[in-house]
Amino acid sequence: MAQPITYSPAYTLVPTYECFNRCSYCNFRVQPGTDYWLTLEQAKRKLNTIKAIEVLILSGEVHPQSPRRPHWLQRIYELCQLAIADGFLPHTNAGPLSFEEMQQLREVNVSMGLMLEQLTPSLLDSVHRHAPSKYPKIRLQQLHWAGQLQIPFTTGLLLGIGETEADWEETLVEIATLHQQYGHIQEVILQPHQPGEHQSFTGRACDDATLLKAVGLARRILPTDIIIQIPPNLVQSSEMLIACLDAGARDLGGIGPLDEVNPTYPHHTLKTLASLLESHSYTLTPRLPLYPQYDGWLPPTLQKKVQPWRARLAAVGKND
Ligand SMILES: O=c1nc2n(C[C@H](O)[C@H](O)[C@H](O)CO)c3cc(O)ccc3cc-2c(=O)[nH]1
Ligand SMILES: C[C@H]1O[C@@H](n2cnc3c(N)ncnc32)[C@H](O)[C@@H]1O
Ligand code: MET
Ligand code: SF4
Repeated sequence: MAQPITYSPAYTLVPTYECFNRCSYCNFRVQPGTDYWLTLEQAKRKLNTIKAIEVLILSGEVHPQSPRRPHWLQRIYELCQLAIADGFLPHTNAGPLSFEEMQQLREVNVSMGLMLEQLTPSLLDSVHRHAPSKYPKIRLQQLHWAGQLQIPFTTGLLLGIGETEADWEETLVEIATLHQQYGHIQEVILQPHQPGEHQSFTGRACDDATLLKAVGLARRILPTDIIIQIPPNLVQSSEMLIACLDAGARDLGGIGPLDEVNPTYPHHTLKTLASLLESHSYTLTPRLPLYPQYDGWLPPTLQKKVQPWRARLAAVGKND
């Protein structure tokens, strides 16, 4: 039987592009005060037009001490509620949250995420010089809290931002250790840095050969129940995409109309991806934003929303 390669049929909602961090590779952020926040009415209109399972809530960040922070969190909470009411399954990555904020969002998310990027503190002198949220200790704390709160979690490494291969290893070993402690890391994204139109970082793109090497290393270091995810629109050639699958990547992440982080790199159509995979004995297969072994971690109200989707995917699978 062909090896399934999963993806999440997803639509991204952006509560705000404003962000108090200035990661120099970012093409997403705008200066605080220059952006209107997404209203519930606008979000509702968008959700009415889409076909997806996951709603990915991806946000710029309001400073933890800002008086606007509670309002920002409330808006994210309500966007998740809206997505659930419309039958979608939310996954939020809004940067580092306090324990209480995570506890709150846990009620309305089937999984959550935060990239570790890289643990090496050396990046605080370069790409993360003006990004207090990217302190490795803050991000690690977040992953511990997610474990304590039993939140199915997605994390990952951003590759090609000035780190070394030894840095990859350190970050991957730490993820493996966290997972041994809590069992909550469902997938690890290996995200190759790709330059966009707004960033100030002048480093080159992370090339395919580098990504392939990282996939191999991750597969050797991470426990086998952690799925390795790579974004197909950021891989430069189809041969290399297949090589990454051969090296152990098993998931293509959220695929939807627009990659909000890297809008200059459109996704291939599902048809193109499916036929490419088919010709190499892989089968493109939709999945939910949480893996089945975590269903029991969810509040009962969310479990009820997940069950019909599981049934639908199972029925589709049987028709193949
Ligand atoms: O379409 C995207 N999805 C991104 N996703 C979503 C991801 O592809 C899927 O939604 C998750 O796999 C949900 O299971 C992220 C999720 C995270 O938790 C952390 C970072 C990312 C980054 C991206 C991204 O750059 N583009
Ligand atoms: C949401 C995630 O998107 C990633 N991210 C941010 N900017 C870029 C870029 N230019 N290329 C690739 N990934 C990027 C970071 O890893 C962040 O955590
Ligand atoms: N601001 C968050 C982070 O960097 C998520 C969106 S990044 C485009 O972690
Ligand atoms: S990558 Fe995330 S934290 Fe960094 S500037 Fe962009 S939106 Fe803000």
